[in-house]
Amino acid sequence: MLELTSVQIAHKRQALIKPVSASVNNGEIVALMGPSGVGKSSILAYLSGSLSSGLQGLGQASLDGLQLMQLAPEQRQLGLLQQHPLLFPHMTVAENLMFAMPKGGSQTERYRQAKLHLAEVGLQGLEERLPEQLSGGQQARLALLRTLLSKPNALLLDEPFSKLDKSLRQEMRQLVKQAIEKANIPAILVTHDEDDATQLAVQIIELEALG
Ligand SMILES: Nc1ncnc2c1ncn2[C@@H]1O[C@H](COP(=O)(O)OP(=O)(O)OP(=O)(O)O)[C@@H](O)[C@H]1O
Repeated sequence: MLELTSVQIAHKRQALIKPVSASVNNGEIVALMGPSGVGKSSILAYLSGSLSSGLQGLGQASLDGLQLMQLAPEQRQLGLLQQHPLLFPHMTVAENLMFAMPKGGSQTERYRQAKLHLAEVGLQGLEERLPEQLSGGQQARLALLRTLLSKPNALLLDEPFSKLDKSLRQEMRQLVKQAIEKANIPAILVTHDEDDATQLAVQIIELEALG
């Protein structure tokens, strides 16, 4: 379970948004919505430890009982999925996946595993391509798979579908929802899209600016 307690984003010690509290159960998604610039992405950045240096995060967040803010960012085990898929451009599709897979086993066995995972999301046969040789939807599926293979304890989704066309968007929503249920981890989704929120989230939180 991921719990946020009175989380806020501040600039020069001045809080920018009303405090946000939420409990996100395993296998479920809570959506953060609100006007552009209110601080949605900054909340995810605070949770993952990558907040812009001019801003401060306030409040507590715990994941499975562990206080996130007491952990170094790399120890938080959070998976981040963004609008622009984070893939290594110089690595093939298979290499991108193998990089995220647990270490150990022979290279041949790891490659075989990577192929099986790719087939699970309909990317069979694309093992030797570079990310730039994939369509937007294929890149999105690869990025999701890569994030999940790193075995995160929670997922942070920052407008992950906004670059996709309508039918791909629908397909990715289903894939993400199923993946979160299967991995049984909590997820926070930042979106501008009402349909994303209503189709995926068990709760929608509207962020409100202060002042
Ligand atoms: N280094 C900084 N110093 C001061 N203010 C900043 C800094 N970085 C970001 N901000 C401000 O913090 C606010 C929150 O930005 P954030 O990207 O979290 O908003 P958002 O709700 O995700 O917006 P959008 O929906 O447009 O992506 C914005 O008003 C932005 O201008």
